[in-house]
This record gives sequence, C-alpha cells and structure tokens, in this order.
Amino acid sequence: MTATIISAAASPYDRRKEVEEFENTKLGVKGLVDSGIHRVPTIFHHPPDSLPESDPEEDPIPVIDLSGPESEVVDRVQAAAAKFGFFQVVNHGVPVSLLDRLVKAVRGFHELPAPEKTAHYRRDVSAGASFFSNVDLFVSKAASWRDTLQIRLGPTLADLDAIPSICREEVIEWDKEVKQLGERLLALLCQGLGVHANRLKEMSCSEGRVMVGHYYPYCPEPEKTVGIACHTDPGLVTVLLQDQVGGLQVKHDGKWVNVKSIHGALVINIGDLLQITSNDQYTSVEHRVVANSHREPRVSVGVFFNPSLRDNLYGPLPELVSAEKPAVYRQFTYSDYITRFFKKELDGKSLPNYYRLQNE
Ligand SMILES: CC(C)(COP(=O)(O)OP(=O)(O)OC[C@H]1O[C@@H](n2cnc3c(N)ncnc32)[C@H](O)[C@@H]1OP(=O)(O)O)[C@@H](O)C(=O)NCCC(=O)NCCSC(=O)/C=C/c1ccc(O)cc1
Ligand SMILES: O=C(O)CCC(=O)C(=O)O
Ligand SMILES: [Fe+2]
Repeated sequence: MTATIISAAASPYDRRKEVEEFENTKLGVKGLVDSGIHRVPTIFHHPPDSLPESDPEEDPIPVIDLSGPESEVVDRVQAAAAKFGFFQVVNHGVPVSLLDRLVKAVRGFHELPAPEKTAHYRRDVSAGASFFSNVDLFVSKAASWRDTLQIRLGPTLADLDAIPSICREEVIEWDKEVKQLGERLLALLCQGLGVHANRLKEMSCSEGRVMVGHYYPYCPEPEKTVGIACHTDPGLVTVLLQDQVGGLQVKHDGKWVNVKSIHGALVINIGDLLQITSNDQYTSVEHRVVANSHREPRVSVGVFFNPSLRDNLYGPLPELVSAEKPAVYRQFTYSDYITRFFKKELDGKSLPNYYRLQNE
C-alpha cells in the first residue's frame, strides 16, 4: 500500500504521455470501455465548473414542418435562427428509413472488431475519411467521452476505398439527400435575411460538406467528463441526426436546455460563419453533449456546411450592411478562418470574436 503511494508521488501525472498512450491504442474511448475500466482516466476529467449540473427539463427549441406553406416556413426558420440558433425539422424530404440505416451503419463501424477499426485510425484527413477520438485531443485541456468517424462528402466525396465498407452505401445516399436539404435550408435562411435565395449557394456554401459519425460509449463516471465540450460550429449550418439516447444541450437565455430526440427529425444549427455573414441577424449558439450514462451507446451524425472557395473573402453580406446596421465583422478568407479554427481547442465563441470590429 505504502509502496503504491510512494511510486505515485515519485511519478507525477504526465498528461502528454497518457494522451499519447491513449492515441496509440487506436481504439478510442470505446476501446477503454471494452477493456473493462470502471473509472474515467484523468485525461478525460473536466474542471467541475465546466461540467453539466442537474439535467435541464424543458425543450423550447422550435420544431418546423418543412412541408408547410413556404412563407410560413421562411418566417419560422428566420425566427428560430435569430432567437435560438437551433431548430428541428420534420417532413424534410430525407427518407426516415435512410436515417435509421445511417445510424445503424455508423454504429456498425464503431462496433467493428478491433483490427478492422484500427486500420481506419488516423489524424491525416487527406484521403477524406478517418477514424479518431477527439478532434482536438492534442490541444484541449481535457478529452471528451466520444469517438468519431469523419468523412468528407464535398466538394468531392472521400476516396471510396477510404470509406469503411460497412457504411459506404448509406454515406453515399445520405450525401445526396443532405446536400439537397442543406441547399433548401440555405435558401430559406437567405430569404429570412431578405437576400436572394441563391446568395449563399453562389458563394459555394453548400459545397464543402464534412460528415462526422460520433459514437458516445457508456461512461462509468458521467459526472467527471462530457461527451462533447461546449462549443459552436465553425461553418454555416449543421444538419444533425441524433438517435434516441439524447444528451444534446443548447445554451438559451444563459441556461442549458435539452434538445429532445424526435425520431425522424433532424436538428439544424447556425454556425459561426453564418452568424458573421448575416451580420449578427442569426446566432451561432453554444452547445454540448453530456457524457452518456445509459448502457446503450449514443450515435449521432452531423454534416457541416462550409464554403469550398477558400481564397474568396467572407464577412457580412454587403446587402445587410447600412449606416443603421454597420458591419460587425471584417472580411477574411476561409483559409485564414479554418486555420485559426484548428489552432484553438473546442471552446465558446472565440472565432467570431476574433473577426469582430470594434464599432462602439
Ligand atoms: C470545418 C472543418 C474543420 C473543415 O471543413 P472544410 O473546410 O469543408 O474541409 P476540408 O476537407 O477542405 O479541410 C479544411 C482544412 O481542415 C483540415 N481538417 C479537416 N478536418 C480535420 C481534422 N479532423 N483534424 C485536423 N485537420 C482537419 C484539413 O486537413 C484542411 O487543412 P488544410 O488543407 O491544411 O487547410 C470540418 O472538417 C469540420 O467541421 N470538421 C469537424 C470538426 C468537428 O469535429 N467539429 C465538432 C465540433 S467543433 C470541434 O470539434 C473542434 C475541434 C477542434 C479541432 C482541432 C483543434 O485544434 C481545435 C478544435
Ligand atoms: O452529437 C451531437 O449531438 C452533437 C455533435 C456536435 O455538436 C458536433 O459534432 O459539432
Ligand atoms: Fe457542434
């Protein structure tokens, strides 16, 4: 007993080493759970003040029926994007059977036998498809309880060979559907701003599509960590499919609220680049996922819509800038923007704040 205490004191906690050891397993958080651990390792411990308290109950996030009258849909999307930065859509045109198959296929990937799965483990995303745990593992202060399969859908789909065969068919079908839905959402959001419906599409904003298939394994000590830390999404809009487990929370009026899972619905949220482009008419809102305390794993699939024209200038649309509403942000290239994104850990709204002009 004494010897253990002495050896612990003699070897102080070396975070970098433990992060590297975890990375080298190439099995992610699920690998830890499968190995039978009952405690959350220290590299995953978040400071108590950043951890979720008791579960919030209410869900005020609007649910919008996209098959309703067009002008009503525009008004509801506009109001939700301005007030909540989040909404759910139903009757969105994507077959619910495809959504179910996609969740199953992504889960199937994460539950592959170890050798098949580790073959996909890489940080280099150049082939367009990679499996890793924690996109910001080497820059964050605390890791989170999830693994991710990331696949580039557009402007060109990842190399087919790089996409795990267990979900290839579903991913290809999903991209066709989600691209159409994304274009519709961008058009609705443009109309809500009073600009031409094709304005964002013409700026290539439906072209850069990145899919993440997250897997949140059961967490033995959910009070010590999170599934995904509080952050905003960097792109224009995100389309998110979540399964029935739940755990997604959104900040609204300074309080955390749950986003309830509705089978067949898709969650839509505004990213930092659309907040900037809309000159603050739409809001990109902080969200997080609590660590999964259910025996059942949680699966979600997000698609981030980004511009593909990287050297063009982005900033508030000139139509939205006037003497009464001066530009809130300066202009920048998407290359500059995304490089800055990868220099920081997953956090709150530091990206829009960086480009904010000091008007007052
Ligand atoms: C907006 C992204 C980052 C880029 O989209 P894109 O511009 O349409 O995609 P590209 O394929 O053209 O990649 C642009 C650049 O980003 C790089 N990149 C593309 N994914 C990756 C990748 N997972 N790893 C490290 N390089 C990459 C990619 O290599 C490329 O680098 P480069 O050619 O050198 O400019 C998109 O991949 C994306 O949203 N990915 C998902 C990120 C994600 O998991 N988001 C969840 C919430 S936000 C979050 O987790 C933030 C994490 C974070 C991560 C790292 C940090 O240092 C700090 C924070
Ligand atoms: O898994 C979720 O519900 C949310 C994931 C998320 O916020 C993200 O990938 O940016
Ligand atoms: Fe997000």
